[in-house]
Amino acid sequence: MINIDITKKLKAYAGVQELRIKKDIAPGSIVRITGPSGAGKTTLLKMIAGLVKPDAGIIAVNNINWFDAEQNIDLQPQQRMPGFVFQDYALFPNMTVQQHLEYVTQDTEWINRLLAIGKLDSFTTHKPQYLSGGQQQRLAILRALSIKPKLLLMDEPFSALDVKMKMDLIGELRPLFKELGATALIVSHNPQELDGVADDELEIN
Ligand SMILES: Nc1ncnc2c1ncn2[C@@H]1O[C@H](COP(=O)(O)OP(=O)(O)OP(=O)(O)O)[C@@H](O)[C@H]1O
Repeated sequence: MINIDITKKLKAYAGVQELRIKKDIAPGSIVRITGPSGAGKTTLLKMIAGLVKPDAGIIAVNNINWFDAEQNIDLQPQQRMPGFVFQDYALFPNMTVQQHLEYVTQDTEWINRLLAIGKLDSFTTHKPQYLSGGQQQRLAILRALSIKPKLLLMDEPFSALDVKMKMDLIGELRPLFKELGATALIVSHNPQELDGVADDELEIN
């Protein structure tokens, strides 16, 4: 179970806006996070990952406090280790597809399986610069999965994919999440994108 009860003052266009989030998330669920641009969706994912600090409140994962303002607990990102798909991919310009995954895991069987799922098996020697936007995005997803995370934080992870590629990939990811016992929080701009896939919803206003 993931318990989130936090507040954070955001630097907003019209001054300061307060982001308040209170949500309990069941283990193994797929949660679609929606809300207008600038509402704080990315900031929420970063607060869960330990990359941005909330002003107040608690983030607990399986009864372990990852963040607790009152008790001054704030686990390092390396101690939390979620799989994170950044909105801008955050790939390494000098690493090939294969190296991106080998940097994280030595499990070649797992790497090969991921490459097949992301349809990148014929691009293993390519650096990001020589990949299409959709291929780069799929690499970002595969890299997040390479650590076999129990928690996946995905920021608009399908935005650069065509409809067929997106549907194929979602169809493959769903059973994979189950197999890993992973909980996935997925920010999505497209309201229909995860219909029939998401088990839960978090709307940020
Ligand atoms: N570390 C931070 N501290 C305070 N404010 C922040 C921080 N990071 C971002 N912000 C502000 O929070 C607001 C929300 O940003 P965020 O990227 O979380 O929105 P979003 O909902 O993901 O938007 P989009 O859908 O456009 O990607 C912005 O106004 C931004 O300037």
